[in-house]
Amino acid sequence: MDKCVVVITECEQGELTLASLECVEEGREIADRLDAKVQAILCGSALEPLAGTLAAHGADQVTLVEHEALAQFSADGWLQALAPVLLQADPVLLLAPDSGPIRAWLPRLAVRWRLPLVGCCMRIGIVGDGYPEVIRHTHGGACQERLIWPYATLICAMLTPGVRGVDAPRPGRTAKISVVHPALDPASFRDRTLRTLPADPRTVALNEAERIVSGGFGTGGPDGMALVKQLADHIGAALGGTRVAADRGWLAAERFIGSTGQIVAPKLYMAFGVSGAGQHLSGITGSETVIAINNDRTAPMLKRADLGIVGDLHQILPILLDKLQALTAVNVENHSESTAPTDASVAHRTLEMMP
Ligand SMILES: Cc1cc2nc3c(=O)[nH]c(=O)nc-3n(C[C@H](O)[C@H](O)[C@H](O)COP(=O)(O)OP(=O)(O)OC[C@H]3O[C@@H](n4cnc5c(N)ncnc54)[C@H](O)[C@@H]3O)c2cc1C
Repeated sequence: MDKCVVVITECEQGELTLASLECVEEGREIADRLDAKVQAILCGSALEPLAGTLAAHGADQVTLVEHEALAQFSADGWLQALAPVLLQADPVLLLAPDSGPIRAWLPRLAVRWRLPLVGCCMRIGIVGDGYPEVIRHTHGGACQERLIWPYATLICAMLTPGVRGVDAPRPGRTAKISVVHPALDPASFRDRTLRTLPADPRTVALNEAERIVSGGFGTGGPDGMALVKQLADHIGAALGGTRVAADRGWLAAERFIGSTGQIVAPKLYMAFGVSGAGQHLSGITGSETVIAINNDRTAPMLKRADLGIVGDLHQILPILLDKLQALTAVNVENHSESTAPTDASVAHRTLEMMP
């Protein structure tokens, strides 16, 4: 039987998560070095349309584990459904996104099978005769540790989302697709997902935020940071910042971004008074569109930005907030109550209208 790297993937609202695609691509690289195949496993219901995407990102084989009881996440359900599939796959390495749902069931399987399990992984390498080497940050990011288990036949590694990024898919790539219908006993699931609430941008984990507005030392203190937060609230974005801002207490410690903080990959990243030090920039590499506001035209943050504005944020932010408020008011007036859009959608549109 061919050696295989198994990648557990996840979907949300009918779409594969970016973290899953990152894992498939990481698995592809490792498999190439081990002369192995990549088997992507996806659990849920009505999954067939997603198989092509997994192939396009590097899977050789896609196993869809389907059951109507798996339409909503249940740690017990995932464990019951996936354990036999994994046993049969007999992988040399098991990769999965370091996500909440995976953390709810994979550690239980690792304990049951006495497997090494490691979270917060940045990269996986191969050393010696083909041992997987896990690289991850420790001591608040000041150090890196490299972990090898020379006597383990299999290790489970959970990759931090947003670190690797996702390459363009290769549309012509195909994979062998198989569908497994496990015999499950839903009555025995001790946990069930009743409903999924939309993420609140004020509290969402930064690595899952679609929009982030960040403040740095240039905000000048809590008052400046409060203005940045006002903008974040207005456009439905999460508040982030630099380590310097967090160290000074202007921002919660878990909200600073960078190599020693959060690694983020939003669609929109706005930076106010952030110089763009290497340690900060390495936390935003996966961001799609970056807008930077800085009064120093030589700031590295402006070089990284798709749109750079040279100026004083204390002048620019109030004008921006006024304009957004005025546009929101116009939009609200123009729409009847029944068709009134949410604050977030208004903000989204107004943002698109910005030059
Ligand atoms: C081991 C180690 C790990 C680190 N890890 C991280 C990390 O994970 N994340 C991180 O962020 N940092 C990290 N740092 C710190 C990092 O090196 C920088 O010092 C930090 O990112 C700088 O923060 P800043 O941009 O807020 O401040 P500054 O570098 O002081 O920059 C402030 C910027 O604001 C601009 N500015 C000032 N006034 C205004 C104004 N009125 N309007 C517009 N712009 C203005 C200035 O021109 C300047 O560019 C780490 C450092 C070390 C040594």
